[in-house]
Amino acid sequence: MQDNQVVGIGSGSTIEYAIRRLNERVINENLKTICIPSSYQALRSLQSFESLQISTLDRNPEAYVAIDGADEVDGDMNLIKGGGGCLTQEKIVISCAKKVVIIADYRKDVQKFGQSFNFIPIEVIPMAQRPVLEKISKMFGGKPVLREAKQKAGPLVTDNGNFIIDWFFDKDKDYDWNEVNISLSLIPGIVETGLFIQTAHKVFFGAADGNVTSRGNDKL
Ligand SMILES: O=C[C@H](O)[C@H](O)[C@H](O)COP(=O)(O)O
Repeated sequence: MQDNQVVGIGSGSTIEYAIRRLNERVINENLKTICIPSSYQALRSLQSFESLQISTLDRNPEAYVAIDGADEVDGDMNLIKGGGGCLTQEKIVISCAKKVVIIADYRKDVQKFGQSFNFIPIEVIPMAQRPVLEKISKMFGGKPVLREAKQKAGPLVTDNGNFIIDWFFDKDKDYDWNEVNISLSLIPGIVETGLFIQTAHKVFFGAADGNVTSRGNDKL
C-alpha cells in the first residue's frame, strides 16, 4: 500500500478485520488513505477510525483497490455476494477499482456454487418483487423468496430503499453463471444481482489454524 491511495471498502463481518488492519498500517506507516464505503455498515465502521479518511465516488470516482468479503468463491473465482444485503453498492465500488481483493474464510472456497451457500441475493425495486419472483422461478427453477427483515415486520429494506430476493437455486443443475447473471440483469425491476462474475483479481482464504491461502494474480 502506498500513500494517498483510494481504497473501496466492502461490507460484512470479514471486512471489519481488513478495516482494522488498514487503520493500523495508516497509523504505523504514517500514510493517508482515502476510503470509499460500499454500505452504511462500512461507513459507520470507517467513522470509528479517525485516521481513515472517508470519501465518495462523486469525489473519487476511481479506486486503486477494492477490498471486500464474499459468501462463496467458485473455481473460476466468481463470487456470490449480498448475504448481508449490500451487493449493489459493492458492485458499483468494485467496478471503479483497478484491483479487487476478496477476503473470506476457508469454508467459502468451493469448486461449484452451492457447497456452503445455496442462494443468490438479488436486489429488486419493491413494486416489481412479485413479477420478478415469478420470472426467476419460470426461467431458472429453484425457489426465489423475498427476504424478510429481522426485528421489523415485513421485507428487508436495503441501503438503497429496495428489497432483496434470495434465489435458492437448484444445486443439481449446472448453471452458466455468466449467462444467468446477464439474463437476471435484463429482468425489469432487478437492480443488481449478487453474482460477481470474474471481478476478483485475488482471493485470500483464512484457515481455521490462522494460515492464509490465496488464489488469483500473484503480482497483487
Ligand atoms: O451483503 C454482504 C456482502 O456482500 C458481504 O461481503 C458478504 O455477505 C460476506 O459477508 P461476511 O464477511 O459477513 O461473511
